[in-house]
Amino acid sequence: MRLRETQKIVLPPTADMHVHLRQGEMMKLVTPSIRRGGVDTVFVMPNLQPPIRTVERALEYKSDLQSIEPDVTYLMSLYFHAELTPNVVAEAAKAGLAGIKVYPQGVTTNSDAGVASLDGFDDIFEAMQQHDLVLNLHGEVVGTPAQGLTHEEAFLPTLKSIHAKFPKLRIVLEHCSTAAAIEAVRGCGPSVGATITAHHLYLTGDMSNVDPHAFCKPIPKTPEDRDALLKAATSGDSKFFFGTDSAPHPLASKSAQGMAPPAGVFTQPYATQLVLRAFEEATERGIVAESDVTREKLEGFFNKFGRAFYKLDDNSVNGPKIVLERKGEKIPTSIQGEEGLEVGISRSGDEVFSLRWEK
Ligand SMILES: O=C1C[C@@H](C(=O)O)NC(=O)N1
Repeated sequence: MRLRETQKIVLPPTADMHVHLRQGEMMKLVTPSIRRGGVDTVFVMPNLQPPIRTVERALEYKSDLQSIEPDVTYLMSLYFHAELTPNVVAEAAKAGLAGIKVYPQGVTTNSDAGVASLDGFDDIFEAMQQHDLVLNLHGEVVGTPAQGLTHEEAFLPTLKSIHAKFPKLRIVLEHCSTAAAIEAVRGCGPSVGATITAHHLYLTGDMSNVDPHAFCKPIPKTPEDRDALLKAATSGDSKFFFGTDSAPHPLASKSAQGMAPPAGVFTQPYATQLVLRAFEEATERGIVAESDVTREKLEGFFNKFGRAFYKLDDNSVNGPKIVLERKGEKIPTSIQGEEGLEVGISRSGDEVFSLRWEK
């Protein structure tokens, strides 16, 4: 597909398998923006304050989200913590939760209640494998990694060893940011997949270091790493599927003088559109061949691969469609909610496809 010249694309709805929808006023502001980005299914992160540690709380959170936006399917998760038991894992599976998310302690926003190491949790992994719950990994080590490795590269042996011990346990290495992570996931069996965000397809470390709105974890890396992600996302390999890791923070906290900005890039209202923009740029730079951006591959990355990994029904043929058309629409600076709440949107001012839904 010559993306640059394409005026209209019709696709099945996007599944966004990694979102932060928060709570309170932020949840009310962000949740209605899911469908604007062409998304009808989301895997919801549990790093609230306090984190979601019980099945009861996960189900309560799900019903809060449904009451704000009923036309989205919410896949819910628990927060992996030191007191998690195999019984809670069984209960979570029975209640239809989709996964359990690991945050290495101190690695990112609301990760203080995470675990310092993944040693000593084999009974939990065993129970997750038995009950077929997905293990979602924020794959970074905390502290200074050895031998000039990135925090993500230093985590990859942990991914490999959990996979070797529990080969049927479905694992997602979330928000891959390096060529090494892509290789590691490729080298694992079919039970291991990975999400790729929109923003890691266009940001690099030098941008992330100077712009608070581009600052996130994992930190975007080199142009070569970004290009490896672009190639994986357009490869048609079903191990790699979309998950925005869209992470809203109040504009005030992102721009506070003298303070380190909180990690997180907000892309939710333009989720699908921003990926298409990144693919377009990749074809212009010759990183991805125009012939590699086919409808089939777009459908795979946006819809089919993530849904298949989470064992959801195929809605790509009979379900509703999203229609993307070039109308000169530009991404606004922010979205605004009640009580002065405002969240900056990534790549504001850029021209993107306009999106509408078709039943
Ligand atoms: O893993 C994460 C968490 C997220 C957040 O803000 O919750 N922000 C990030 O940049 N990475």
